[in-house]
Amino acid sequence: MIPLRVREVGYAYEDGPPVLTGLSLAVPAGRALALLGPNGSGKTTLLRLLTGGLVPGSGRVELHGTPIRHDRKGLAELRRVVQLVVQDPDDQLFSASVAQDVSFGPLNLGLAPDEVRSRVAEALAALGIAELAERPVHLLSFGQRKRVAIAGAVAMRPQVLVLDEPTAGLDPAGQEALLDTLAELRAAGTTVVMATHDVDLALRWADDAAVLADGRLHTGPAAELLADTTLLAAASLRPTWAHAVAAVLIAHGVAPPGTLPRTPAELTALALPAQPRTH
Ligand SMILES: Nc1ncnc2c1ncn2[C@@H]1O[C@H](COP(=O)(O)OP(=O)(O)OP(=O)(O)O)[C@@H](O)[C@H]1O
Repeated sequence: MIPLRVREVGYAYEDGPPVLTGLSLAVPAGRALALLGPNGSGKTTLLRLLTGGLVPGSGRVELHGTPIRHDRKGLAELRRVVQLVVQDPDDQLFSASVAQDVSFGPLNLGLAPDEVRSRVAEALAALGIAELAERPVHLLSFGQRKRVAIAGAVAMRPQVLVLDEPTAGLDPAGQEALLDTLAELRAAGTTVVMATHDVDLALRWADDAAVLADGRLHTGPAAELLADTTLLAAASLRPTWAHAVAAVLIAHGVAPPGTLPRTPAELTALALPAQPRTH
C-alpha cells in the first residue's frame, strides 16, 4: 500500500524560478525513506507539498490514492494520517509549557483528557524528555525544543511521520535516542520520511532513499543509491566512510565485490571475518 504519493509535481514560489519540476515519489507503508540533496535543492519544499502545507503548481499529491484537498476539512483529514516536524522547532512550538504543546494536537483530535494525558506522557518518554513536561518551552535549549516538536507529532500517532532534518542540532545521545524512537515507531507500523544531509545516518537508518540532484529525484534502495559516488557528488554529499573502507577491503580481496556495509557491526564482520574455532 502507498499511503502517500506525489505524481509529476512541479512547484515555484511566488515570483521565483521553478524549485521542483515533474517529480514523482511513492512513500510505501511501513518503510523508512531518507530524502537527501544539496542546500536549496527543494527537500523542504517537497516535504511541505507531501504534507499539504504547499499546493502543487502542477501534478498532484495523493493520500491513499486520492488527491489531497487543501481546504480545512481535507487538511484536517490529512493531519490525522500524516504529521510533519519542521526543521526549526520555533516554527512549530507556541504553547507555554512542554506538556501543553505536546497535547495541542491530540486535544484538537477531540480525544478524552485521559487519552491525551497518556499520549503526551508516552511521547515525552519516547523522546527522553519526560522531566521537561512542566518546563516553559522558551527556556529550553534548541535540542530540547527540537525533541518537544518531534514529541508533538509522535503524540498524534500518525501513519506517516515526516521529519525535516530531525537530527540537526541534537547531540549524539539525542540522535541515538531519536533513532531508537523511530525504530520503535516503525516496529509499530509507522512510515517515516526524513530529510537529512547525513549519508551515514541515511544508510544506517533508511530502507529507501530519494536523492535530489540536478533537478531530478533519484530513488531506490538506500544501500544501493547511497553507494553511487557519482550521484552523491552531484548532490553535494560525502560518500560514507563505511563504503570507502569497504572499497579498500574489496580491492584487497578481504571482502567480496559488491559488499555494502550499513553499520559498524557489518563493516567489522567484513574486515574480521569469523575465524574457524581451533579448540
Ligand atoms: N518561502 C519561500 N519563498 C521563496 N523562495 C523560497 C521559499 N522557501 C524556499 N525557497 C527557495 O526554494 C528553493 C528550495 O528551498 P528548500 O528550503 O526547499 O531547499 P532544501 O533542499 O530544503 O534546502 P536546505 O538543505 O538548505 O534545507 C531555494 O532556492 C529557496 O531559496
